[in-house]
Parts: sequence; structure tokens; C-alpha cells
Amino acid sequence: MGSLTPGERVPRRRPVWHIRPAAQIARHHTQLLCTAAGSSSSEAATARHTNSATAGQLDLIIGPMFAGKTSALLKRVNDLEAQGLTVVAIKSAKDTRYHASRLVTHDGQSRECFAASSLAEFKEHQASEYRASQAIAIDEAQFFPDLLEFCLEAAERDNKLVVVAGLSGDFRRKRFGEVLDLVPLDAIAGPLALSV
Ligand SMILES: Nc1ncnc2c1ncn2[C@@H]1O[C@H](COP(=O)(O)OP(=O)(O)O)[C@@H](O)[C@H]1O
Ligand SMILES: Cc1cn([C@H]2C[C@H](O)[C@@H](COP(=O)(O)O)O2)c(=O)[nH]c1=O
Repeated sequence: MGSLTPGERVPRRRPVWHIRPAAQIARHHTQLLCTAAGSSSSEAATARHTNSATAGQLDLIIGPMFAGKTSALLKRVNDLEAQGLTVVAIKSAKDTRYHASRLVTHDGQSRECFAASSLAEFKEHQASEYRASQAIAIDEAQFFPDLLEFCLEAAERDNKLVVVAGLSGDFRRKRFGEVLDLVPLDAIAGPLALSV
């Protein structure tokens, strides 16, 4: 960056926080969470083995609007697919700015996705895609009313890698939806790794 002249303001950085690794799964947590979610132990056992190829993990990409969250999510999806993982992408049906059923960045990159009003709706309508997926990418996460429950089940019970992109806050600088509720899940795995 060049030097600033007197009175010139430092350009504001727009950080996108990548938080990972998160929620690497310990079996006793899985059991506790399955019980809390009301699953029987045999359902839980079956679910735990549906995805033996991956260990459950939750990664967060959070920041303000226009920060590059969707770009980071798309890059992650591309990287995972290049590694041979089956990835499904989901966005909130509320996000119709650029396309009804594609993830689209502000500078025009895009890919197909499922649009849903809730993550339970996605699971109900795309049950086979959910089962087959090894990784799940969620964009506009702040709009999903059942984000926390879905992420816990997908990562901890079903051993999926879940990558979540969402707003770190609303225009009032207050929490937005359940995005920030995912941050403490990292504590299950150990220390947070933050990078900008
Ligand atoms: N008004 C704009 N028009 C076109 N591109 C933009 C605009 N604002 C930001 N960008 C570019 O879009 C990208 C970020 O978009 P995106 O990943 O969709 O952000 P976010 O998901 O955080 O809102 C960056 O490359 C940025 O330079
Ligand atoms: C800050 C803020 C944002 N929104 C809406 C506006 C957009 O639909 C999304 C954010 O999209 P982006 O990909 O991060 O650019 O959230 C809102 O409804 N309320 C707010 O306070």
C-alpha cells in the first residue's frame, strides 16, 4: 500500500473470516447430539456410517456484504470437487438477486445449487442428494432458520464436511440468524484457527 497523505483515510478492509477446522467429531459428542436430536441409537449408528469417506467438519466463511464470501465458497467447492468429493450447494430461496437456483458472486461467477427456504426443506426434497453428498456448501446462511440443527446433524451425525458462508452481522451490527451460533462448535475440536 502507498503512503497516505495527511488527512487521507486508511482504506477500510473488508475481512472475510475463514474459521477452520471446526467440529472434528468425537464419538461421544455424536452420541450426545443424536440423543438430543431425538434419534434412536440404531438410526444414529446407521447415519454415522452413511459417509465413512469423510470425517465430519464444519468450516465457516463469515464477513460483511460484498466481502467475497460467495467467491470463497465457490473456490472451496471447486477445490473439494477437484479432490473427488461429491458436493451439494444450497442457498436461501430468499436470495433471488441474480438467479433463483445458482450461487452467484457480485462479479458474476456462478454454479448450480439448490434453493430452499429451510434446510429441512432441502433435506426433505433432495433426500438422495443429501445422502450421497460428502460435502455440503451453504450460502446466505443467515437466512436459514434451522442452520444450527442442520449443521450439527450433517457434520456430527452424518460425517459430512459442511462449509457455511454467511453474514457476520446485519446492518445494525447485530447478529443475523444463527450464523454466530456456529462459532462455538469449533470448541468441540479444539482451538480456533482464524485467518483473513
Ligand atoms: N458492485 C460490484 N460490482 C461488481 N463486482 C463487485 C461489486 N462489489 C464487489 N464486487 C466484487 O465481487 C466479489 C465479491 O463478491 P461475493 O463473493 O459475491 O461477495 P459476498 O458473498 O461477500 O457478498 C469481489 O471480487 C469484489 O471485488
Ligand atoms: C446487511 C444485511 C443484508 N441483508 C441481505 C441482503 C442480501 O440479500 C444478503 C447479503 O448478501 P451478500 O451475498 O453478503 O452480499 O443479506 C439483509 O437482509 N439485512 C441486512 O442487514
